[in-house]
Amino acid sequence: MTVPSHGPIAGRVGGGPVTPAAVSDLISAHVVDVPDFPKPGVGFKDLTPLFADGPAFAQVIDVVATEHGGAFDVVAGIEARGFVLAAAVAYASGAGLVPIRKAGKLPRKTVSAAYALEYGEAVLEVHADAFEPGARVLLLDDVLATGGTAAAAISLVEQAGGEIVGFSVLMELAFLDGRARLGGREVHALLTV
Ligand SMILES: O=P(O)(O)OC[C@H]1O[C@H](OP(=O)(O)OP(=O)(O)O)[C@H](O)[C@@H]1O
Ligand SMILES: Nc1ncnc2[nH]cnc12
Repeated sequence: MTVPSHGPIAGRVGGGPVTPAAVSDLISAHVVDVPDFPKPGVGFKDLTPLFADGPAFAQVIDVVATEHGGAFDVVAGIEARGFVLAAAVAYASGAGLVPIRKAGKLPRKTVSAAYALEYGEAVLEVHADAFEPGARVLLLDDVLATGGTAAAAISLVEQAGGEIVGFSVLMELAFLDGRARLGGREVHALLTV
């Protein structure tokens, strides 16, 4: 089978490496703050305008794909917004993709973890055989808020035999101190507010 080469990607921004400040500004310019969504008191960070802007999205994906030096075997994305990033980074880096899904969506044997997030509670699952033993996993999500989702996802990857070698988010809400839930694990956040 012939694997198509990535080649030039339409709409991609050229011009060499992007600085951390530039990518942070790019994300900042594309976030819409939505008060009281999905519950009163929550300030929701809507990143859909970033996903909708082809050149900006491509630039952000390139930064995430390269900031870990390609030293991962597989990308894991957290449903649902993490899928948007994980699929694009997996394609850009030539790595595979493992979906970490909300409960009841995966068809075979899973491991699962219940957790609380900023505005609710949920259960995440991953296929028990999703990772080769010792697979180097890059975990991706759009937002780190309280850290409940990320802590659950990290635990699932480890239970399923993967080794997390990187965890990146586009945006970290530092006032919610999600890092405190992650046991000192390094977090790459392209924008911190
Ligand atoms: O740090 P936390 O407080 O746990 O919150 C972060 C999580 O919240 C959002 O997901 P959500 O569960 O709203 O799902 P969605 O991606 O399906 O919208 C976001 O995409 C992160 O996964
Ligand atoms: N404030 C917020 N905005 C967007 N996604 C979130 N996930 C958890 N808290 C969030």
